Amino acid sequence: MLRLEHITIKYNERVIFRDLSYQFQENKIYGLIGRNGAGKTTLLKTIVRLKKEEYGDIFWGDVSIKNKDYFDLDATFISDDHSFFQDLTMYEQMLFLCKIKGLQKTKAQKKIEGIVDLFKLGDYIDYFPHALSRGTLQRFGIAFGYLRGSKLLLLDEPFITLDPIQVNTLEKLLISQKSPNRIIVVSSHDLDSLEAICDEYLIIKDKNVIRYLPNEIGRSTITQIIGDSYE
Ligand SMILES: Nc1ncnc2c1ncn2[C@@H]1O[C@H](COP(=O)(O)OP(=O)(O)OP(=O)(O)O)[C@@H](O)[C@H]1O
Repeated sequence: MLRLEHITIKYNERVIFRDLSYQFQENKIYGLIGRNGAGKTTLLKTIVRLKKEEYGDIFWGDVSIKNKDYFDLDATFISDDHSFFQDLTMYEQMLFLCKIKGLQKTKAQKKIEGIVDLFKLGDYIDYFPHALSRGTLQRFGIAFGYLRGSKLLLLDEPFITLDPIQVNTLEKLLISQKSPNRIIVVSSHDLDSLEAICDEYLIIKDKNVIRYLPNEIGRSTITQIIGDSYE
């Protein structure tokens, strides 16, 4: 279980979340919904300690992760802001990640092969990042996150730039990644995809979140809640 306890998140004096408490459970996919600028990325970054809250605490199980950093956590944050090494091919970068994780070379090659197959990236593994389209880079970003494999998987706008086939593949993949050891949170404006994969919605309103079950809230109500949160 991941517990946010009374957290307040600010940029300088500007409050993005105030006194937010929430419990995320394993074996669930959460959909984070909110208007542009509501704080979706900020909240995800706070959870994985890429941004630090001003007040409150975050617990993973019984342990506070307030003073931890991203790389201390068994967590993967996937955003569309991919930072790849420009002078390594995509295959070399995957191999490099496996090496950091301590995976032996033949095992790493096998694992990469499986993931490349899954995401249909075989045609692109010898490319350098600058030669890839945005959608293909996004797929590589997700494949890298998948390669890392973590108990906490946070995805920021994962469906953006993907074609409909890849959207479908990713939806299925995320559902297959649900496990009693893993919490998945997906921020997105793509309500169709969220409806297809989520167990719970968290809608950002008034610098806090409101929880809904997907079957108890329709698209028009979601739009109305989001619309009401414009100042
Ligand atoms: N580094 C920063 N410094 C100052 N303000 C920031 C910073 N990053 C984000 N903000 C502000 O915090 C607010 C929340 O931003 P955030 O990126 O979390 O929103 P979002 O819900 O992910 O938006 P979108 O749907 O447009 O991606 C915005 O008003 C944004 O301008």
